[in-house]
Amino acid sequence: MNAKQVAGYRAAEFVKDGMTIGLGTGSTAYYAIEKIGEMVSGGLQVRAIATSSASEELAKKYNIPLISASEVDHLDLAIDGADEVNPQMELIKGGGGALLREKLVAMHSDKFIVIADSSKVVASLGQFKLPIEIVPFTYEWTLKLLRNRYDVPFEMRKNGDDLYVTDNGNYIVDAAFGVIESPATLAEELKAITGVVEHGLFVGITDTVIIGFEDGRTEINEK
Ligand SMILES: O=C[C@H](O)[C@H](O)[C@H](O)COP(=O)(O)O
Repeated sequence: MNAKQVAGYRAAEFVKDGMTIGLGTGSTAYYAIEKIGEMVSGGLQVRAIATSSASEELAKKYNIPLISASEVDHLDLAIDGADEVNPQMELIKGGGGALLREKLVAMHSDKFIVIADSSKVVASLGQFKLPIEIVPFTYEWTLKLLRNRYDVPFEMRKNGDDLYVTDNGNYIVDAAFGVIESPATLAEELKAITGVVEHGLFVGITDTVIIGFEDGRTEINEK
């Protein structure tokens, strides 16, 4: 079995009739959306907000009713993947560039469930390059500021020959921190830099982590 599918399908079981939910982005969230779509065709009533254009398209394909944030003041549940998850349920997200919308949706959900295969579980965050979303205006100066502040490799994310542009019209810098000793401290520092819109460190947001395995097992950790 596909471990991402195992985790995604298990998370879908948390979705109950009448809920307003957040749909994550990526190859693991794909399976949660697929399963929720099946449940909707079976009669489940939900309304959803997608965290990316890609997930929005997927939700439409599966006839999951989409709403805008102006229609609700919070979500009951959000389900999303991660690039890394540590034992404290802190995450690196944004490998697919959707970190800003993902964080907004997660922050406004009563429950935030992270789904992943076991390859995403790490002792310390930082092997995966940390995505940092920055505004295009004077991005070279923001990049310089980051380079002066942290002695680690920074790389502007590319899409072919062009700079990668997020769903929000911003750029992404990927930072190879190696080991992030204190995700909370780094998260605060990065947010304080003018030009940085958001970063992929999710600290103190996750309620539940569901790890899927190829033999069909899941491991569930709750806050
Ligand atoms: O921007 C992308 C998201 O943060 C994804 O949730 C993350 O990159 C994990 O994606 P995947 O499940 O495809 O590994």
